[in-house]
Amino acid sequence: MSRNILSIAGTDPSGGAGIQADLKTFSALGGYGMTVVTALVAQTTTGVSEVLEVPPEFVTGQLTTLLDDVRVDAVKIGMLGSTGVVEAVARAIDRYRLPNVVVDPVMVAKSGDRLLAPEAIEAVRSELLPRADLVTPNLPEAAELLGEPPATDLDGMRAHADRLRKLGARRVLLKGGHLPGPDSVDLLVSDDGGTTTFTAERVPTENTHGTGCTLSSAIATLRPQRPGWPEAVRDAKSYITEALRRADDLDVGHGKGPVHHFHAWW
Ligand SMILES: Nc1ncnc2c1ncn2[C@@H]1O[C@H](COP(=O)(O)OP(=O)(O)OP(=O)(O)O)[C@@H](O)[C@H]1O
Ligand SMILES: Cc1ncc(COP(=O)(O)O)c(N)n1
Repeated sequence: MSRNILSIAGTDPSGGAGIQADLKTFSALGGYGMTVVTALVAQTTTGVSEVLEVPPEFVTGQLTTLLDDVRVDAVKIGMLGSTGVVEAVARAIDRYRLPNVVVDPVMVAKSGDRLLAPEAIEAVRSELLPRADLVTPNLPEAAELLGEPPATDLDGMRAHADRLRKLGARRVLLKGGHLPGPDSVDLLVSDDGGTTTFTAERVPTENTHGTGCTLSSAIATLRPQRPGWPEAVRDAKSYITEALRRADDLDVGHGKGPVHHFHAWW
């Protein structure tokens, strides 16, 4: 049986992040990919120049049109942009009882440009986290959601992940890509409070555009194909690490380029 995976996110014309990265990841890992667009973003490897938000009513229109027809096996939620869109997505999760909801709480692009209005952080905290089967913040995003300074080591990451679970997220994968060191370590706190770390050697590349989008999409795609969340995270981590290792094979733009989503194919 095919697995239908839905991305609810913004766009990236350069193809390395957002909806485009999500579709590539779904496809590379054996999912049938579908999309609901929340924002049109004029961006490339060097940064964001303009954002055109999709009105919340039209996000709802896309969701109901799709979900009245198609069974969804997992959902990846990325850039939402505004409070209204966060609320529209939360309503759809409830109405359609969407399974395997992975929330990547995208706030700021690697280039430093904001992708979520500051006043929408409260809606992500109160409307989205309690509906997430897994939330995948990086260190600054976890800090924003908690109103605390970013974690600086593994103990701090564990404390932040625990607190995010207390805000209602069923599971938390706190990504350590922003910490220095020879390894890039992510920490999963499961629904029973147990923790697992996932460690990969840090890849010496500048081409890291869309790593967060790719990891969360890989987890969503693999979850229905694996016995549990830790197995899905483990294999998604291997996928993003190999995509980073092969990123320099691509030749896309003048800034932080994309990772190689199809490293297993070409
Ligand atoms: N240079 C690297 N080498 C190996 N793994 C990395 C590297 N950079 C990031 N990762 C891994 O990539 C995944 C995404 O982590 P990161 O912390 O970069 O997320 P992010 O900041 O949300 O990404 P994005 O900037 O796309 O939003 C994590 O599994 C992280 O450990
Ligand atoms: C539409 C969209 N969603 C998410 C990101 C974050 O990815 P990155 O921080 O790697 O640029 C992005 N740049 N664009």
